[in-house]
Amino acid sequence: MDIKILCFGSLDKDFFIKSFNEYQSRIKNYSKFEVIELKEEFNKEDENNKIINSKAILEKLKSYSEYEIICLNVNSKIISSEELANIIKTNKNFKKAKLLFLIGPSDGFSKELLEQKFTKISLGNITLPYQLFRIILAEQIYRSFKIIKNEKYHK
Ligand SMILES: C[S@@+](CC[C@H](N)C(=O)[O-])C[C@H]1O[C@@H](n2cnc3c(N)ncnc32)[C@H](O)[C@@H]1O
Repeated sequence: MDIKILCFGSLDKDFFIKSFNEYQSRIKNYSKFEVIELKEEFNKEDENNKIINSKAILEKLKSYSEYEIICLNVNSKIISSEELANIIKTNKNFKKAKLLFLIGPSDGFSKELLEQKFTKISLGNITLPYQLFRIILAEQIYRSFKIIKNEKYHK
């Protein structure tokens, strides 16, 4: 498989970097894995930020048209770890599968982006800061592979 995370900014704390690297190296036992970082634009108004940053996402996604896009959005359907594993497992060709997970900027996504035909999921009814969320998503992707392979890890 080929899994990418498209997100904003870079991890700037040593403990975030170490945690992410740990899950990244574990995921690489199961799949190609890459993080693509966009530069977040900040303006005065949240609504403008959503529009500008979401446009940057949509522009970037033009280079990844063969990927199934999974948009992580707090207010979308909350899914379990097993359901995430199922999304990964049933992704079109599985071994040749290409999946791109999208983490939004600080102000979230624009209406235009949320209207795209992406799979939209939430990992819970709490809003996590995007650096921390990147680590949690990586852990859940790793957990998904353990569930798919029926390997000991998840409880
Ligand atoms: C700081 S949050 C954005 C908060 C913004 N107010 C919103 O409502 O989307 C940054 C990004 O982290 C991701 N995120 C944070 N918590 C999440 C959760 N519980 N489920 C899914 N995605 C989450 C989303 O991709 C979100 O766009």
